[in-house]
Amino acid sequence: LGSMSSIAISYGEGGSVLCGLKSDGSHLAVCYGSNSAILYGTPAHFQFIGLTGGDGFMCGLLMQSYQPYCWGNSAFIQMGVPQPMIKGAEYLEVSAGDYHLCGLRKPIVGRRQSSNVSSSSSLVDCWGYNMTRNFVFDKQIHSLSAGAEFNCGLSSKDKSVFCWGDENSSQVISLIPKETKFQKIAAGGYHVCGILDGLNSRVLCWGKSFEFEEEISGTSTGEQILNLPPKEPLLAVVGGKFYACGIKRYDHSAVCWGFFVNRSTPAPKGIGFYDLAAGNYFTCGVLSGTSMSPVCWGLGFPASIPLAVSRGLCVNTPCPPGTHELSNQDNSPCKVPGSHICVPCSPNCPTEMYQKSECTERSDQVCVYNCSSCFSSECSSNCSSASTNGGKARGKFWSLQLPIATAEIGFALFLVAVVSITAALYIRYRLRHCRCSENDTRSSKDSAFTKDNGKIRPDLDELQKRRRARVFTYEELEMAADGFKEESIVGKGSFSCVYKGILRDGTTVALKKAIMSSDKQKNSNEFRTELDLLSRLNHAHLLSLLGYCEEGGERLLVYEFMAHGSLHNHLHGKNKALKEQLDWVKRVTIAVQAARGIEYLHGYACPPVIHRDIKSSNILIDEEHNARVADFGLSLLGPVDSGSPLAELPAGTLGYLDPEYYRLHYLTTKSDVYSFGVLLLEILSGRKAIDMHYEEGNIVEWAVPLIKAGDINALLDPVLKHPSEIEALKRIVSVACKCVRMRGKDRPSMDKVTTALERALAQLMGNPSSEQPILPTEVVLGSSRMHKKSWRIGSKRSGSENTEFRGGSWITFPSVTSSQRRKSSASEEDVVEEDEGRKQQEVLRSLEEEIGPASPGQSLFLHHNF
Ligand SMILES: Nc1ncnc2c1ncn2[C@@H]1O[C@H](COP(=O)(O)OP(=O)(O)OP(=O)(O)O)[C@@H](O)[C@H]1O
Repeated sequence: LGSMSSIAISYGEGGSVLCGLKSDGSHLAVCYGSNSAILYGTPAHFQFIGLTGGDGFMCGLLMQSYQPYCWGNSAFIQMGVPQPMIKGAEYLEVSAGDYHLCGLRKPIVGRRQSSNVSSSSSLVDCWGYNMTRNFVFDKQIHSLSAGAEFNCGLSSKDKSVFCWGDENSSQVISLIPKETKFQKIAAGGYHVCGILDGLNSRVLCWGKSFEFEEEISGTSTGEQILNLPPKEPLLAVVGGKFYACGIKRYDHSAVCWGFFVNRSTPAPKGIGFYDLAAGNYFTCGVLSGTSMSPVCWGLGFPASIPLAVSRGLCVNTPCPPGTHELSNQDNSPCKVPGSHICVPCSPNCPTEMYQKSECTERSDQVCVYNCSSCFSSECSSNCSSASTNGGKARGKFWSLQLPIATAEIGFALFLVAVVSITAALYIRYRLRHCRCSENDTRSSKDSAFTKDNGKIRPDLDELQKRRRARVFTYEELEMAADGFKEESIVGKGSFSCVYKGILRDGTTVALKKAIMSSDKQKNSNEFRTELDLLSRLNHAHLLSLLGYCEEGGERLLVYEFMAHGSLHNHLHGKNKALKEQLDWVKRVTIAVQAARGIEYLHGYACPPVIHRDIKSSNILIDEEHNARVADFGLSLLGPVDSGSPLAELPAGTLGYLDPEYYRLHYLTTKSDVYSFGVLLLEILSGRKAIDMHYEEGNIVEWAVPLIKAGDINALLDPVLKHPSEIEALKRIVSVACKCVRMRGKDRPSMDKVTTALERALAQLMGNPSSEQPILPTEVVLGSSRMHKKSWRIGSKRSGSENTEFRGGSWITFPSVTSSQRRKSSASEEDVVEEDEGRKQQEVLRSLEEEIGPASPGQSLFLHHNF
């Protein structure tokens, strides 16, 4: 977001990353954070003029060619030099939004200038979602700044702002202040802030990000989560998703305003900054001083940032007022002759000092102590060192001060330790004991489909929801699926037909059309459950809902299209080659990814979501062979405490159904664990969950005795050769066996299952220690999937329709990654290491006793897929 700078942030599902130009003047980029695609994709030898980051990707302006170069992952922008690229085009600056990048072209002079582009025009080329175009503006542009899905330019001549792009989500175009001049602008997610031209340098913001003001001030919580813009003069401004931050001219400290999601940390006080960069929910700044270290605040920023970054961009134009060139003694980092870095002038001299010389273009102001009015130790020591007997005095001074300083430092360290330990214990407690707030629980009782009562709960989840689940018209979808012809069908479920479609903007989607069965109520319930749940859930390994349509009795859900269909198709489809292609690493990777999706449902949503229909036909595989858990038609919100089960009539698919749930109607998250265990056995053996070709039709009845007898060879899919690391598969076999234990409380939780599977995968891939995933979780599991274009509040009409289907915010998502959460439960032993024997016997005994067909009298609606 925002403008090009020497530091930039990438954010989004792939993890947050801060990149900066190295402090050694090499103009090479260095990145730190958790998005592996960006970290490993950072070019080692390209020199950049500046950087800019978007959702999942980072771009820099190459020093040699003046062309943009991007790395990381984006479904909308080609990584490397974005394409299409006009031959020989050179850019002055680039700026990235969520899913797009724009570059301001260097003016073309001489013969090459095209007849329809005058010398007072500017060319801006953009790439990405809804933006890939060459724009011509009839004004000279001083600077560019990109918002989530729009861009703004600051005109050189009249210093006015103009914006283009998506107006619906932000309204930044219609709200541009008229006849107002700006020095600088910074676009954020859904707003723009500009520093006014003139002496007072105040900031002025407009757009939709701050629209929640009324609701928040009307709440009785008293939480200060909406700050108004500061009144004091600013030197710089950057925009986050729903907020902005600036550097105060007076003391270079950072100040932030706008809308802050719960749990955000505030901007540090009393510290000065050279430069800031904003991601969606956090900001990083480069500390003034010699360390050049970045510091971040907000929510979801990289945990620690050891890199020092360059203090600014190298420019070959004079430094503007209020800034000065970095002097040579500061090791001016620009290697290009004639260029330099401009840094802001220091603020007014501190007390006890007076200004000896002013800040000029070449050097900062100089402040010296006024020795006639000293009262601080620094001043005294400074002044006394200037006097002839300064050495003695200083020695005496330090002999008095040293013990006090040591005691103070010791006390401060003690305090820091106490606070850190308390915070760590508290976080751990919260993670282990997911408790929904009273608000959450209360609203969960409300119908999820009644209109909002006007109160907006200002949390991250609510904000994200507002910009998802687009409403489509039936006509639009009918056109996309070519009239819902037979040829467009990619799959059929019990209550729906799935079609492949192509939307007007070229996005390939899957359209799930409800089959109008006699049980209209049931259809409707499942449709609404799926719609409601999916528009709230957000994870790389859960299938994303893009939108829906409910018109005249027709109900359709629009999903991302999964190019490789379902796991069931791969394992049991007619095409045998598909099964063989699914080697052990691919199978285990799919298992890990599916486990992570389910783990998210159980562990990070509050109250937990129980899927109830985990099976191989609900594990879909995307273009990059990443697995996604799909089909939330049967999902239920579980009890917060997994010890208190829901009494629900069983639903699910035979073969995967938890016997405890099936028999006793005892539903907890452990029911999904059982189904997942069946899925693991299916992946390992290549046989269906129910297969009447076998003596034991049920896979659990067949596999567990084999496992118990230690006959792994008989279990493993004969289509594949045994891997050299057979131990890894043994681990998984053991996990599967535990998952299908008869009693839910004897089964491991999904986070333990995921950890065990990740270790097995690491081992399978030849990582000798196998205590850690072979790659960071995000790499093993990461997909380049984006939460596309955040199907924003499209037209005004669709916006209102959206709200109609939004329930209360009773699912909250703690901002921890799976690996963090699992680390926090370090005391949990690896499920694989547990003593197996006695319990397995118990499992077997109970299996024999318990597994059997449902009694006809039970009012179940079981459906199956074999
Ligand atoms: N997003 C998608 N992209 C590509 N194919 C899909 C997508 N969603 C579903 N399919 C295909 O359509 C099939 C039917 O999906 P659907 O979710 O309607 O039913 P199911 O889960 O297989 O069965 P049931 O509804 O009985 O549980 C899937 O098995 C899969 O092959």
